[in-house]
Amino acid sequence: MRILLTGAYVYVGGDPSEPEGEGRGDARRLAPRGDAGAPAGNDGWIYGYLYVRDTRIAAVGPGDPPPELRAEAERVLFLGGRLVLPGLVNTHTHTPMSLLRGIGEGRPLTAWLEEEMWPREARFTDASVYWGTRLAQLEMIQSGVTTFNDMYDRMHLVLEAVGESGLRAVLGRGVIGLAPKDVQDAKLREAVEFARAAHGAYGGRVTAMIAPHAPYTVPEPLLVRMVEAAEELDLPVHIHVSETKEEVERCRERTGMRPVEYLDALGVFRRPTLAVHAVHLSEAEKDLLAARGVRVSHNPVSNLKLGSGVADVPGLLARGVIVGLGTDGAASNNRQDVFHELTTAALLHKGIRHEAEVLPPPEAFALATRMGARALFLEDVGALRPGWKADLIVLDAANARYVPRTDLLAHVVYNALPADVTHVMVDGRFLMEEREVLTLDAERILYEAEREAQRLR
Ligand SMILES: CSC[C@H]1O[C@@H](n2cnc3c(O)ncnc32)[C@H](O)[C@@H]1O
Ligand SMILES: [Zn+2]
Repeated sequence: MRILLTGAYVYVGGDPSEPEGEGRGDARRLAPRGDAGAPAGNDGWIYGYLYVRDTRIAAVGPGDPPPELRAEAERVLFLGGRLVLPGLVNTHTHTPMSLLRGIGEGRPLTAWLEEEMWPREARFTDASVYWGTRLAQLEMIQSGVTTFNDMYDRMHLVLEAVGESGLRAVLGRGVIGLAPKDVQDAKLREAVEFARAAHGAYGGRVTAMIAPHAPYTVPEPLLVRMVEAAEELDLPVHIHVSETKEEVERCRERTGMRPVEYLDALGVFRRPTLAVHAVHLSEAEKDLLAARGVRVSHNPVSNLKLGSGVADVPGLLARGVIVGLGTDGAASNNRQDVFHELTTAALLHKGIRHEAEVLPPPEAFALATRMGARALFLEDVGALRPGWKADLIVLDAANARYVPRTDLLAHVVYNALPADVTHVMVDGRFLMEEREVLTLDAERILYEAEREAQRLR
């Protein structure tokens, strides 16, 4: 499909930490200061058009589109001053857990997992995963997420739902190895078979990772075998690490090392790795993550809600670590809303550091978009650049929270709400238009998810 979006403020900034010419954004070239119709003080924005040919962005520019693009376009959408932004990237979640939203409130991680989540997840059926993942994917589309990274079991059902929703996804069969050897073997086999089936599915919209749950739930021999499997399949590893103080203490008692040191000693970081949480790190561990090129999913709301702590994101970024934003599952968040993570992260680190300059809007927004995509090892996703994947969202800024137009990106970072999102596009295809989700049956999902959640209670 050839779609021309016109009359919009288009954010062409990218990841300020990325080298020039990559995902950094070509705002300077497209919009020399004060030259492109965007209000003063709005670097990174142009007032103009964006043209999509098939699955990719073909052109972005200020002012009116060239007549040849108008002639070629099958659809022209005049956006009347709405904002066009790269779609948001959710770097870590467990989509089926949306059925457990509101369960186990007020418990810390270990009790929450062992007494609230795991006993209920043991009663999950195919129907639970089927409706739970659809509920989460619906919420993500409605809040402007275009890519998510999921770790769970029965992942073939999540993959099927991704086929239907049209979202971009990175998927891994989560493996908890606190089980007899034959069960561990079966889970490993399943993780490998799933990764083979999922990687590259739906025209490359899905990629796979190998996902051992955590250093404290996967015995050492199984963890080593999972890393070997990742090597054989040439896939990255996705693992929870150093979420709580208790996890660090137990790891030290068991292995003599802190979790990041332990994973490094096992050779996990020889594979490209996404470390989820990374809340309790020593300075040496932060250096180690940077040296090994390990990427981090920062999940501020889940970490706050479970009372786990706050990751030192500014410290990681200063070392050059690539960081994305994740919601974690809806039972610990309780939303699947990356705008909420973005606002929380942008405020939280200023408060923790007592420094107002920390995580300014361009950097914070990059965590939710381009840097998040890099955290998931996605190359041409997360910024609005010609030749890159056409994954974008449109925000209606005709409301009080965006006035006056002094600093549009600051308004997005601190003020945007899911309800502002009017359109969501992935791979050049609209998943939502004027807030109507086109790929999923929203009404049916709400009904069936409620029914399935009641059955589990
Ligand atoms: C089988 S993989 C999914 C597994 O992860 C559990 N989980 C959800 N949130 C967290 C978290 O914050 N830390 C550790 N584990 C988590 C979930 O309950 C599933 O069993
Ligand atoms: Zn998690």
